[in-house]
Amino acid sequence: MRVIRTENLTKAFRGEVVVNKITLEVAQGEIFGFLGRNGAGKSTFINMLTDIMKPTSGEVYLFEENLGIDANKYRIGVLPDYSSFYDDMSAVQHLSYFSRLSGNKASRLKIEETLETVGLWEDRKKKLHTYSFGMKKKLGVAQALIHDPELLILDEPTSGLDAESVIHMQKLIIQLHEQGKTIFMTSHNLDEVEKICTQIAIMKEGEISLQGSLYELQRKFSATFTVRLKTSSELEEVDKKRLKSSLDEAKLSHSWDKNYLFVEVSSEEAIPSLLKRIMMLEVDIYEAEVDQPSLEEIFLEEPDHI
Ligand SMILES: Nc1ncnc2c1ncn2[C@@H]1O[C@H](COP(=O)(O)OP(=O)(O)OP(=O)(O)O)[C@@H](O)[C@H]1O
Repeated sequence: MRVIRTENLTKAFRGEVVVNKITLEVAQGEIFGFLGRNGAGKSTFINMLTDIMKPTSGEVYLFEENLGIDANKYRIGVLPDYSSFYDDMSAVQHLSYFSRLSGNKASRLKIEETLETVGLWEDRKKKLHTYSFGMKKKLGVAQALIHDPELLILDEPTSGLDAESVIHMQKLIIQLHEQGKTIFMTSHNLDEVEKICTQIAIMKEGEISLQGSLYELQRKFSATFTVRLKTSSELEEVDKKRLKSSLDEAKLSHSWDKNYLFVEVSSEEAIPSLLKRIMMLEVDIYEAEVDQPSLEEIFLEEPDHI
């Protein structure tokens, strides 16, 4: 099932288009990472998914129907880019108030469990005016989770958190995914998206410039695989020559850096035969690794040429 689908979703502010005809699908069970530079239009896109903003044109389908978020409010949990809280309430009081207001009052046990899940157990009774930005972010995630929704829409769930809390939040997202939830999240953290997201979309100037799994993005970005092989630091010249003539015979371009041999192959399927070819020469190989472009390299390159 497609839990989110947009069709030509567009938003313009005073005639300036910031989200331009985005057609996108998020399948159930994905951790979908939405990447983009500041001002690319990510929050505006999320705000249209969650009915905070009305699209200029286009459609949003949630769970295959275009009935809006209210019709699905217990199936979806949202962490917006900006949450506001009552300063005089504690986290427990806030979640109790919020859940009552949304018509599905959570039990005290559920509230405390949720606060423990996001790492706010010890601070659960403190007034929110004493909370840091990062603690408020965790409370926003707790609010998104309180009804145990199937789909989580999280705008920058880890920005503003300290390093330990970032790791905790990433583990939590993976854990929620393992429990069967679908997650749609924006992030500035490329390592995070590379590590945890099963699908990635890169937004650029209001449009999706690239989309797929990390593997698919890597393949679109780089047409070849580079296999890096570590040989003995005392490899004889004669062995280097034998390697060269064997690789030349197979028309495989290669280069050396000290005792590392780099060989370019056109597909993953070509890697086993390359390794067999080298083994036949009886040259000792200490390490073999396939160099993949990182998401950072893919993101920083202008994706227009892809
Ligand atoms: N209410 C608004 N009125 C006018 N312009 C707006 C409004 N909201 C957003 N914009 C503009 O739309 C563009 C996209 O903003 P948006 O917040 O969606 O980007 P973003 O990708 O989420 O950025 P960031 O990563 O910095 O949060 C920006 O140029 C922003 O100034």
